Amino acid sequence: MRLLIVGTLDGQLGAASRIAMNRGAQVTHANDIETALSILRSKGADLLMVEISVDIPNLIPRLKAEHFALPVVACGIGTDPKTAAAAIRSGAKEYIPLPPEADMIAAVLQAVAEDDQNFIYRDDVMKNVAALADQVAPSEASIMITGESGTGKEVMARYLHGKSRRANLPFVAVNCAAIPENLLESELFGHEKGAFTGAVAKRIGKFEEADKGTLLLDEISEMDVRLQAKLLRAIQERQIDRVGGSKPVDVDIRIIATSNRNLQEAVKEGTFREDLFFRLNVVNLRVPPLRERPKDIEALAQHFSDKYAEVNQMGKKAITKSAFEALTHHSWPGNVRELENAMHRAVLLASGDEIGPEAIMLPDASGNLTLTMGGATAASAPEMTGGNPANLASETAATGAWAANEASTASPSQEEDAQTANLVGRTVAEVERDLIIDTLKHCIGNRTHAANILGISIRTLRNKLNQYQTDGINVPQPGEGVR
Ligand SMILES: Nc1ncnc2c1ncn2[C@@H]1O[C@H](COP(=O)(O)OP(=O)(O)OP(=O)(O)O)[C@@H](O)[C@H]1O
Repeated sequence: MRLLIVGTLDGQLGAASRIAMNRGAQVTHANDIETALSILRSKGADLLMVEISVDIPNLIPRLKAEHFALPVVACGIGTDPKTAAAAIRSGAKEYIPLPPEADMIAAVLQAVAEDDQNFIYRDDVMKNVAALADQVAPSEASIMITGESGTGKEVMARYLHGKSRRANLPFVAVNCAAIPENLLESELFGHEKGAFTGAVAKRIGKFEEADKGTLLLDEISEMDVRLQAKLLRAIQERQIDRVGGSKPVDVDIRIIATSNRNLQEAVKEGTFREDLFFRLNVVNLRVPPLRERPKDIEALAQHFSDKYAEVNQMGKKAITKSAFEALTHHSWPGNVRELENAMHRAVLLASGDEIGPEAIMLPDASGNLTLTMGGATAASAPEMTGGNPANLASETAATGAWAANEASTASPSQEEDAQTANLVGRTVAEVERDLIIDTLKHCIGNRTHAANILGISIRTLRNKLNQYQTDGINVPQPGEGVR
């Protein structure tokens, strides 16, 4: 784990560094944003710990502009929720109060490491894929991982790296589809200062950053044919040329590539080089769609439910049998990513210490959120309907399924019935509105996070919020709400 600390941490830099190093992290330090960016350009890092007085709202877009995809954790004196909320609003993943507590820092480092490591499976289909992965991981062979979007190809790549001889060396991922074509070359191979407009400083590319470790080329099918030629040369000769550079640089990396398109088809169509395909496809691992591994649905649902209960500081919730049935009946076109979102929503929706079918909302064919009850689709979300906002608000307070948990002596199935009964008589638009507002509160008003959890686009979310505001409903603003 490479930790880069930015700022002096209010005099706590030494203490925080020692704690992190004792936990096995390699720590570097930058006083300001410019130095931090220059370290990222020359060495890279896995986690940024940034003092609150550093201009985080300025840092985050600069990281994005240079495609540094790494988590940022803010640190500051005290536990004022407003400070923490402001840091998270500007894009930090967590807020750590100073002086640093060993346990807190250890927990953050572990969470980042775990994000890298969690590979959950229980189904025999996936056990076979994992067995093949275990067999090929220690070799130096290039591996091509194929599978539909959201099946866990990147998770599999990290698993392979973790089981390889390079496990303690860098794992660097590049999403070839997410980076504009004209920038991908310098992203991969780096550039010299002044190589092109905007190349204000020398920067190493992902190949050099991953030196001695593993480089994941995600969505390789999206790479332009001209760049494919340069990639082939880098793999064959184990040398790269920085853009604008005058001499080649040696690199020692193992390549893992992923694709959710059929690359053999792409070869036939002439959009993917055959020689590169053979170089990368020494071993092919196909990650099956989630619908083909029902036992994984159960294991992953419980895993995500525990994860999001912890993230939202709630007690862990067991998933009822009928909720499992609803989950296993769904076809999961978005695979594990869709299940993760559904379980995050379910944790927020479930009112007791169990997740019943009433908490499972799945998108229907047109993308609207749909309530499932007892494994069957109960109603599909319509467009906003009118209604008296004041009445609706008081009705929600009185009967909403997500009101404060009440102590209950009812059996789990009675509780489920009671929760479902609470929904009966309300329109789906009302239920949807409460879900949206509640989710927004949990995300302290962050629209992007809320839209992700809800499984709707940010544009749809904004339109709905505008409508609620027009209807006189109080919509949480960024920084408002519970977490
Ligand atoms: N077996 C698994 N165990 C735990 N989490 C998983 C597993 N598979 C996928 N996930 C989670 O599901 C989400 C999607 O996984 P991932 O990004 O690896 O999919 P992908 O196939 O690479 O998707 P895409 O093709 O869209 O890039 C991630 O949040 C990941 O952590």
